Amino acid sequence: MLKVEHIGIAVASLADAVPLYEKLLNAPCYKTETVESEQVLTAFFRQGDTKIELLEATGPGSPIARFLEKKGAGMHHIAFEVDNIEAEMQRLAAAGFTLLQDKPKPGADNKLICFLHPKDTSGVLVELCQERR
Ligand SMILES: CC[C@@H](C(=O)O)C(=O)SCCNC(=O)CCNC(=O)[C@H](O)C(C)(C)COP(=O)(O)OP(=O)(O)OC[C@H]1O[C@@H](n2cnc3c(N)ncnc32)[C@H](O)[C@@H]1OP(=O)(O)O
Ligand SMILES: [Co+2]
Repeated sequence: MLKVEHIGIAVASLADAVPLYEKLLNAPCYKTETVESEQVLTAFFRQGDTKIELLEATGPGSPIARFLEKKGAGMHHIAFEVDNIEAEMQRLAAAGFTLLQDKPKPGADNKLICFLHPKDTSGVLVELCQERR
């Protein structure tokens, strides 16, 4: 793992959360992007060497909609940048972690991503991400 690439935060409304985080961080949102496969609309902020990713659900089948229903708004996942996502997936599977995908899939901000089940990671949803080359 190279670094914490981003922290994902589930929000009910980006229209409310973006101005709030702009005020909190004293920095502008530099990008919004919809990721259809996850049914999410994201908004990104740079924070030093890492990023904050706000996530709003765009449909009832979104993992964010389910999370908001069960737990309410708040920290949703931590994403680690890796150099070789397939090698890291193999290493983690061999170490006994449950991968939520067989293959990396496209994420936001030009990344390939894969999630680990929170039951194996002390209740924290972990995302691996690698820059798409
Ligand atoms: C924008 C794209 C991308 C990026 O590029 O950065 C993203 O970040 S997308 C983010 C949204 N996508 C995902 O979260 C995909 C991965 N998540 C999943 O596959 C599912 O959400 C899940 C983690 C497998 C849970 O789904 P499911 O089993 O259907 O939901 P339950 O509500 O029944 O939860 C089971 C169990 O897991 C706990 N849980 C769920 N979400 C989280 C979470 N974010 N953090 C910690 N724990 C979580 C949930 O509380 C249940 O626990 P128990 O109640 O103890 O059984
Ligand atoms: Co993420």
